[in-house]
Amino acid sequence: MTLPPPAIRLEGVGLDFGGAPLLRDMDLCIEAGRMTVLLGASGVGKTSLLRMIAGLARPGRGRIVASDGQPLVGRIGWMGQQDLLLPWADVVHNVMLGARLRGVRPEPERARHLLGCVGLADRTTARPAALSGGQRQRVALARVLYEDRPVILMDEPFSALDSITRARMQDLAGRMLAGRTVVLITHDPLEACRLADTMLLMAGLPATIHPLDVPPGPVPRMVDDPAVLAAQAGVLRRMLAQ
Ligand SMILES: Nc1ncnc2c1ncn2[C@@H]1O[C@H](COP(=O)(O)OP(=O)(O)OP(=O)(O)O)[C@@H](O)[C@H]1O
Repeated sequence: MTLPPPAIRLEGVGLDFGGAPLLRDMDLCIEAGRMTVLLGASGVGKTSLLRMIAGLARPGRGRIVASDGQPLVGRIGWMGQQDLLLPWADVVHNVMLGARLRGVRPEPERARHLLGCVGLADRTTARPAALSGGQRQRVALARVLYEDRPVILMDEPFSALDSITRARMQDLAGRMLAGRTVVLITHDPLEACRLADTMLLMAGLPATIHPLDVPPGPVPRMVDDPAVLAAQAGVLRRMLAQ
């Protein structure tokens, strides 16, 4: 990373679909170098918000800017529910895909190092079809880390995984993404309470943002931490009350 991770400011952001406002006059500051977790009912607009931050969609009104005044373009990594690995490329070449697409010299040693960090040192020559869902998501995480972007946007990246693999991925992501500006969308209150420095609930139409209490302690928090479990129950209550 060349510049330190920026905060991201949404200023008066509005978005309409089919003539109805999904977001209206939304102001929000996403903290620099911290993990912000976004929760909310299906269809409230979480992915639309993330896509606008990523520059994949334009706000109908308002603007989204980095706190350092520099463009966000080229500083964002994306990780979604689908790993989008190329089936014909082996694991190490999937990790270096971005370099290949940009015409930049790939760095296989760095890719292998990152695969070691995510626990796949012995699978570098495997094809995606030979991997489990959890292993594939670890490759996707290594690919995001290879890109070394200061801002990482994650749209339900672990939701398709079984609960044990999901807990392991949360540990890994919490450790490996520390210090970056991360926005994570999840429907899982436990995941939110384990990973969030800041927790936000998106609700209503047009949607508004409500901060939620975060349990104490550094990320990733333990799955059986009583404060995490109590916060999880509180988050679920808030979501049920929406
Ligand atoms: N390109 C589009 N054109 C029209 N409507 C859209 C478009 N993208 C999203 N929508 C609508 O906007 C609303 C919010 O969608 P969005 O995917 O942002 O919600 P979400 O909170 O991420 O939902 P989920 O949790 O189910 O993924 C939905 O009603 C959806 O149908």
